[in-house]
Amino acid sequence: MNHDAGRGRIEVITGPMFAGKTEELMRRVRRATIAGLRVLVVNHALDDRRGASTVSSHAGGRIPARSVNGSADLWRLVDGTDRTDGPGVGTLDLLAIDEAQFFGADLVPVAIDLAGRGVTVVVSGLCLTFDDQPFEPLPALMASAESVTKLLAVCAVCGADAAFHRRVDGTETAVPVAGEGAGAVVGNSLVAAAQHVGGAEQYQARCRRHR
Ligand SMILES: Nc1ncnc2c1ncn2[C@@H]1O[C@H](COP(=O)(O)OP(=O)(O)O)[C@@H](O)[C@H]1O
Ligand SMILES: Cc1cn([C@H]2C[C@H](O)[C@@H](COP(=O)(O)O)O2)c(=O)[nH]c1=O
Ligand SMILES: [Zn+2]
Repeated sequence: MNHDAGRGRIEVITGPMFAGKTEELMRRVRRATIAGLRVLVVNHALDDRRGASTVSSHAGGRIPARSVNGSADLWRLVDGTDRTDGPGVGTLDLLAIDEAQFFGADLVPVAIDLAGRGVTVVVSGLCLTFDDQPFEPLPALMASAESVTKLLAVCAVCGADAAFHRRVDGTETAVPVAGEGAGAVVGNSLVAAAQHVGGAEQYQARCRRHR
C-alpha cells in the first residue's frame, strides 16, 4: 500500500469576497511551514492587485507566492517538468492555491491528480460570481474535496452574515440579467477577466436581503 498517496487530500476554502478566505489559507500555510512540511503557494497572474508574487488579504497580510497563468502553467510548475523552476510533486507536501476561480475548470483534474499522489491541495476561491452564478471550478472542487470551509463576510448594508457580493462601481445595473448588451459592459461573469479584478472600490459583501 502507498501510504504517501493516502495522505493526499483536497481542502476547499470558499465564500464571498471579504469573508477571510485568504487569511484562512495563509493560516494553513503558516501551520504547515511550522510543521516542517514542504509548501508551495500559488496565485493567478490575473490577481495583480498587490504585485504578482504575493498572496495578500484585504486586511494587509501577505505571503510570497508563485504567480502562474493558469492550470497548465501550474501543472508544469508543480510537476517539475520545467526543472529549473518546479519543485516536483515528490518534493511537495502542501500546495496552496489562492483565487482559484481564475483557473477555470482545468484546475479540477490537476487538484485530483496531485491529491492522488499524496499532496494536500488547499484551494481558496469564490464559489459565486457577482451575478450569483455558480463559479467553477469551486463547486466541482467542493464535490471532490475531503474538507470544505465556507466562510461568510459582513454585509456592507446591514451588518448581517454575507454569503454574496455585489459590484458597486457603477456597473451593477449593467449586470447581464435583463438588458440587451448589458454583458458588454461587465463581460461574462463566468469568464475570468482583468476587468473583474478588484477590491473594495469595486465590490461589497452583501447578505441575502441586500444582494
Ligand atoms: N465586509 C467585510 N466583511 C468581513 N471582513 C471584511 C469586510 N470588509 C473588509 N474586511 C476585512 O477583510 C478581511 C478578510 O480578507 P481576506 O482574507 O482577503 O478575504 P477574502 O479572501 O475572502 O476576500 C477581514 O479580516 C477584514 O479585516
Ligand atoms: C465577485 C467576483 C469577483 N471577481 C474578482 C474580484 C477580485 O479580484 C477576486 C476576488 O478576490 P477576493 O480575494 O475573494 O476578495 O475576484 C471576479 O473575477 N468575478 C466575480 O464575479
Ligand atoms: Zn444586509
